Amino acid sequence: MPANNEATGKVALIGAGRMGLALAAGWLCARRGGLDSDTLVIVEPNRSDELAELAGKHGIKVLPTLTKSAAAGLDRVVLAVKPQALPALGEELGGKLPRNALIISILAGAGLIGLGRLFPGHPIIRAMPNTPGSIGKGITVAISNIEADPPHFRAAADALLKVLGSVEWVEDERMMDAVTAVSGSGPAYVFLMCEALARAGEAEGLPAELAEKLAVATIAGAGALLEDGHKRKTADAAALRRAVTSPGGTTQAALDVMMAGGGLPMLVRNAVAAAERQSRKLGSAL
Ligand SMILES: NC(=O)C1=CN([C@@H]2O[C@H](COP(=O)(O)OP(=O)(O)OC[C@H]3O[C@@H](n4cnc5c(N)ncnc54)[C@H](OP(=O)(O)O)[C@@H]3O)[C@@H](O)[C@H]2O)C=CC1
Ligand SMILES: O=C(O)[C@@H]1CCC=N1
Repeated sequence: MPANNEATGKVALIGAGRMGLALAAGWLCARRGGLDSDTLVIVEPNRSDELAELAGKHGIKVLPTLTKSAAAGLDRVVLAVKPQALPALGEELGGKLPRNALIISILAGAGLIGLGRLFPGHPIIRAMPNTPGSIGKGITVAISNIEADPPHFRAAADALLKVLGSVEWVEDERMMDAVTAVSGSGPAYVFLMCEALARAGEAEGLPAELAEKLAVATIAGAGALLEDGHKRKTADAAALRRAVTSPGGTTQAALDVMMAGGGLPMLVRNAVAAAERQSRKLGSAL
């Protein structure tokens, strides 16, 4: 059964860029999301081709700004603009939203207190999804403010966020910057690894097309194996790494390079710390 049926009321998506579009596509999928032209309105000043196609296919209204009439009766409002656009958005939406509308923000850095200043008295959920959500393979971490403590608010947010994949709830907001650095930004680290692996294959004499095919298949296959081992509790990442690494073999030669002087683990540690700091910095500017 669709997770977002009519009983749960109207939803507005504010910002239909990369993440907003992924959410809207999930909600409009009859099997996964169950929203339709009566229950979803999209607010986005820039109509990309993808947005025009999605909205056209489902007859969804796309407005450049949220009008009072579109705001009336809204039950959930999902904010998916860049953090830098939030203050102006707060002014734009101020006073238009129904008093008890649930605000769900996916903005990096934007904390519950700052969001509460922009949307006083509203139940608010801060969530951090990631781009694999566009194919239902994402993970989202979420936390609610006191006003959104009653379980029906979490259930209403869950229904929207689950179209992207699994949802984890935390109680300590300080974790959200680390979550952003690990799983929010994390797909980019893996894609960089894929690019680097393909380029390295080329440098070793492989045709570009084959090198890319090998890198993509290796990362996708390793990811699937890792997920399977994790789900069945048969092998974790370290065990799977050891299974590839024959003593005195080729993998050991490569890993020795990757581990030298702190190596890749230290680089990843520093990179994640930088992302975590940047998330806090984005939040403190709001
Ligand atoms: N991309 C990712 O991997 C992830 C992103 N996030 C968070 O999601 C949010 C969106 O990111 P992303 O989708 O990548 O960004 P995008 O820039 O792709 O999308 C944001 C969209 O919002 C539009 N917009 C700006 N102001 C308004 C407004 N007042 N009303 C309606 N729409 C507006 C933008 O238009 P314009 O271009 O004209 O400004 C743009 O199309 C960010 O806050 C980010 O931190 C969270 C998890 C993962
Ligand atoms: O780079 C960013 O700021 C956003 C948040 C997490 C992923 N993309």
